[in-house]
Amino acid sequence: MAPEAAYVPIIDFGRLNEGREQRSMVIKEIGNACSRLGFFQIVNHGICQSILGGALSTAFDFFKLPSEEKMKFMSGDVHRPVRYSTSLKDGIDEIQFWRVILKHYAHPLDHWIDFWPKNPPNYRENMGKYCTEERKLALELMSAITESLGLGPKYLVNKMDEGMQVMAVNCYPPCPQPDISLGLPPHSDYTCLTIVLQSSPGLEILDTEDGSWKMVPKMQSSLQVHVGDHLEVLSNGRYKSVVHRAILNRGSTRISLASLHSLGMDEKMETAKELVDEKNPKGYKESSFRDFLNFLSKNDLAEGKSFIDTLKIKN
Ligand SMILES: O=C(O)CCC(=O)C(=O)O
Ligand SMILES: [Fe+2]
Repeated sequence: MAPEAAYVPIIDFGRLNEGREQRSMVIKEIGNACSRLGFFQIVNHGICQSILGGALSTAFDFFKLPSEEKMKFMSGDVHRPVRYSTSLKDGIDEIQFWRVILKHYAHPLDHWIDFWPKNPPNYRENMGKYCTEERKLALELMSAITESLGLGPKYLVNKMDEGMQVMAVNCYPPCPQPDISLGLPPHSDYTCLTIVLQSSPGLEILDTEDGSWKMVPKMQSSLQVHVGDHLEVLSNGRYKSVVHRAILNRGSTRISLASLHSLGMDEKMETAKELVDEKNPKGYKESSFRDFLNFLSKNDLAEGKSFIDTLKIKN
């Protein structure tokens, strides 16, 4: 049975720059979405269709390459800045995971782009343009989000300027047994925020109100924004990182491009002291992107291990 569609707030991002009144309405909408669901879609985000389409099509072309070409990037080391891996393997409880992934660092672009695949020949150009646009958008979104928390639009600007961007290029091939398999196990992202572009539906989010999985509906040219663990930490739990998973289908390959944005590798994300008081004691330990990578190298997300759980302080 097809899962129920999620009610997902749709934010018209263009309104952020249409004067003070519009901006404050959008900031409020973003804040509500972050606290209710940890997830929203944005339209009118300013990234043109040719850049979105170019990034998706070069990603499809990459995964169609002969395997020896892709294997050049194969690594199980989560600390590598460019990494190809497959999880076409058995998981727990008979569930199989079915995903191929290319992950690479993307900011600063001129530092990392020479490490990216040279094939397909337009990969660097198309993905480079896309990553640059995604990063601009992520910085604007973070400003809006810190504003929505009452911390002001500049609260994290300097640290985000020095921050990391990782591009996860996910490929889910057609799966013969989609009912007993998953593309990606339930998880939340370690990031401040993640922006995702998908070629077709397949992303589900956990509705914490009733514990059910809901399908994110497809909207033309929209992008999905996930609140990540580090934003939950910053906000002292006012905003919750969204638990999500990717499901599969029998018929066609699905691609998703997840642009993961965080502070610098060793910069610790801390709870904003402005959001801590007697009624709301500090609920989280500080941590960095490197702390997450160290966690990931020792724990399997497919076994339900969760980074954010290791950060929670029991008050
Ligand atoms: O494929 C998707 O829609 C989700 C991808 C994702 O959650 C991730 O890369 O962290
Ligand atoms: Fe994710």
